[in-house]
Amino acid sequence: MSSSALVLPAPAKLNLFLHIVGRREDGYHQLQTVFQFLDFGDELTFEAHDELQLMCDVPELVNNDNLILKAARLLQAHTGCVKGARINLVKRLPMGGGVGGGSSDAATALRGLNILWGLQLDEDTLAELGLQLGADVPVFVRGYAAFAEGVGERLTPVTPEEYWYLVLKPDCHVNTTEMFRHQELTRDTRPIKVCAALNGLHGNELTNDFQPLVRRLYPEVDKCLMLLDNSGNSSMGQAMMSGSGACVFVPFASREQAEATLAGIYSEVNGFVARGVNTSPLHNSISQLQSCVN
Ligand SMILES: C[C@@](CO)(OP(=O)(O)O)[C@H](O)COP(=O)(O)OP(=O)(O)OC[C@H]1O[C@@H](n2ccc(N)nc2=O)[C@H](O)[C@@H]1O
Ligand SMILES: Nc1ncnc2c1ncn2[C@@H]1O[C@H](COP(=O)(O)OP(=O)(O)O)[C@@H](O)[C@H]1O
Repeated sequence: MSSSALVLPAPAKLNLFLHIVGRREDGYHQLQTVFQFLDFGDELTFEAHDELQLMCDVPELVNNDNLILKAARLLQAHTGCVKGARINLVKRLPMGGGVGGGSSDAATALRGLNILWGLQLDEDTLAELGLQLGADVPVFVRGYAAFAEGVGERLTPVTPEEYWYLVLKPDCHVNTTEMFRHQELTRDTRPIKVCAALNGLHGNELTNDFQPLVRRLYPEVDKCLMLLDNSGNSSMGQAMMSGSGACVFVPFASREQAEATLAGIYSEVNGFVARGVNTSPLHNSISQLQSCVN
């Protein structure tokens, strides 16, 4: 890696609740959710290069459908830029885990290449390009915890408690498209206001509308939710699934409490502990870079 390489994080997200409140004519679903970031995720390194090249420690992710390459090609098409880049992805986030790994990688690619290629695109433009790549990309581009509506792109900044989370990774991948298409998915939850969303966080009234379906179809998810419910832990709220699954999470007041709970069930399931943060680690890294330049 050369000294001029740009290294940026691609953090995970959690959906602190997720309601499906309708379906658009094009089949996309209208959601209400609160996104919060984790201080844990993938890492991307960008270096100037003649061609566009992706490297990754997970070989099957090096293909033309990777959202990082799609983001790079979208930027080239939008700006006419003909520069290339060598991009290295360190993959830490579970795939098909509902913690937004692919979307976060795409957002970090948009932000990183905007800097590497000197494009000077503003945040609104990057978020609009991001939405073309996936409904979850805009929140990662904008980088603040948010109450999200529409397909996930209408964002109101919020500041939920920054708890420590124990995140369990059930031994299965859940396909988001299949879950959204499933005929037993409920799509008629009554819309709520942002203040009701914030007041209800970590209580019992706000849930994840994918959860009953996914836990029935995937016994691994059911097992993880039961493990957390029965662990006698000192959590600050109920165990819940993130996004369309499969990861499940539970909030704690301290890292020690989260780690102690993980230690008690570690022989049965994989997981990690990370802090919930209302400003994306990607944004902190970019702000630091900018303060070094100025
Ligand atoms: C469910 C959520 C909640 O945050 O997260 P994940 O479980 O993926 O992490 C997101 O809405 C997922 O967003 P994202 O993963 O970007 O989805 P996309 O690539 O845009 O869409 C994948 C497919 O899901 C369906 N889809 C997606 C978003 C949405 N609001 N309605 C939909 O019906 C569409 O069929 C689409 O073809
Ligand atoms: N950079 C990427 N990282 C992970 N998955 C990616 C990436 N680009 C495309 N994908 C595809 O997206 C699928 C799900 O993406 P991911 O974001 O990990 O899950 P989720 O949307 O459930 O959080 C993967 O199974 C993979 O086929």
